[in-house]
Amino acid sequence: MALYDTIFDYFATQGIHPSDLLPVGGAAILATLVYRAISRLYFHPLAHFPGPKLAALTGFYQTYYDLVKDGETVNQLEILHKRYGPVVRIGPNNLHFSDKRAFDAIYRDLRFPKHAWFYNAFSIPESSFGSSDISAAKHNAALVRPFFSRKSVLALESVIQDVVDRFLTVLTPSKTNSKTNASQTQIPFDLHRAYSSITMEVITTYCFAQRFDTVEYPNFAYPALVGFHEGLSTVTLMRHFPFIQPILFNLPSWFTKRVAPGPYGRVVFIKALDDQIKQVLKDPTSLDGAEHEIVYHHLLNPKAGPKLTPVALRHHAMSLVVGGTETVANTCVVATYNILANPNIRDRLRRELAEAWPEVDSSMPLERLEKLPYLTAVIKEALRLSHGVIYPAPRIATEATEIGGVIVPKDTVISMGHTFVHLNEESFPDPTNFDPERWFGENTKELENDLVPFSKGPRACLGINLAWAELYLILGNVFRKVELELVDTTEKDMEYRAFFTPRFCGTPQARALSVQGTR
Ligand code: HEM
Repeated sequence: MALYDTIFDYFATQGIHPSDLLPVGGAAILATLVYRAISRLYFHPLAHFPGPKLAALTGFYQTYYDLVKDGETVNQLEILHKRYGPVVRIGPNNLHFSDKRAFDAIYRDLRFPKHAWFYNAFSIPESSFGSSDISAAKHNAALVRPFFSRKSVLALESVIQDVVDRFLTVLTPSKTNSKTNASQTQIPFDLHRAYSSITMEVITTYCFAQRFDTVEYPNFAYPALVGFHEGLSTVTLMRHFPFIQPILFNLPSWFTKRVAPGPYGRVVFIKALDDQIKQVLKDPTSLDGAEHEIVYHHLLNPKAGPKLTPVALRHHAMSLVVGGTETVANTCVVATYNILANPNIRDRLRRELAEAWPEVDSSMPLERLEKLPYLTAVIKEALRLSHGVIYPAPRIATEATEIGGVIVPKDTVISMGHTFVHLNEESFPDPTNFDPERWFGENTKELENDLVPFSKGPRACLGINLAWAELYLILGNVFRKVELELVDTTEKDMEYRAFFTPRFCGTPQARALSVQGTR
């Protein structure tokens, strides 16, 4: 205040009113903008890279496609690569690549951290997913990795199978008692919601031994699930306008409850996770009574290093729920749509399952499902066409380096979306066609190298073993035991927008005509 008064007094003694300074201020701002524009266009280390001038001038180019065009970014990137070639400047300091060889160079390199600006919007910086700092990320990942090893997943296979069984029971008319259950009258249900209710319940029972009864929730619309799904676009908004983050997180819960039931459901869900965290911190021996090993056995293991704070534990918990729900569910939706839309694929899959699993009432272990070649090919194809994470995940080139045949200057933000690998015509002819046969050719090993839904390198998916197990158990059980048909669903509904994970443009729906072999 004192400084302001002094300046104000000085101008007053000179006979200058503050409003007289407005043109000068305006001119200074304009000059700065012009200077910045010229330097970005002509003198920036990326000035010689091709791309739209507007993208070179301002990050709002991406904001426009993310927000105003509602997740059209990846489609726009395709257009840009067709126009400008395999390396495009998509922001003042950002390069995007489309040559599949660039993917390994970007994501396998141990030197390149995640871009904090992008990942901070998820508000879980103390988890392995959210950490940008390389050594923090390494430490955080090491804490949870053993819990998602193949051995751990096999040890907890029954946890996944149990959720799948509960889902099948819900689809079985005679076995349900919920008033609003979709299957009682065989009315159509939302495939994405149904599958995400399974995948969320798998994560919460596997990681925390906590049941939220998402699969039993009417119409599979468990509020937190809806909240997380709606939250995908909020994350994008918070990324471009980070000042919104503290405002949204500090809204009183009565207000959220009233105006936004989805986000409120999320708040209630997080509170349940927090309560468990409080409990295990207050009394670590309570872990001894857990139904099975849970993630806090690993996170609170005294040998793992300094004790984690409640906030860090919450970030870990959230990252697992967020990382493991949409991704597996989307893959199941893509698989289900394409299997049902192609009777040849559906019949061949059902034949393979029936031959390997003649007694439908008996259980089928994961390790036997994994040996079924056609089911495996169907899952690979579904992973390829659901992409995992669809938004190009940005990394920072901390040193000048060669990528895709060009030298990328130090500190450039580099990325390459999975669609550019998965829809590459050289690897996958007729790339948008769902064709499990392509996984039986002689070049399968090469093709597997081009299947990158889990990304690659040091920041690749930590939940890959759990994800594969879920996909085998969910799709194996559903297509052995349930006769499904699509309802009012076309390819148009399966188009998607890029909100980190893909978000379908329509609402793919199905109806269960019959269910057998439920317990
Ligand atoms: C089909 C299923 C899945 C797909 C396609 C998938 C894909 C991915 C991808 C692409 C990344 C890297 C993201 C980035 O670079 O920003 C990732 C990271 C991660 N995923 Fe998954 N995911 C799947 C399932 C799961 C499951 C079930 C879990 C639960 C444990 C999980 C937990 C994580 C975690 C914790 C990370 C962060 C790894 C790190 O940076 O340290 N994911 N996932």
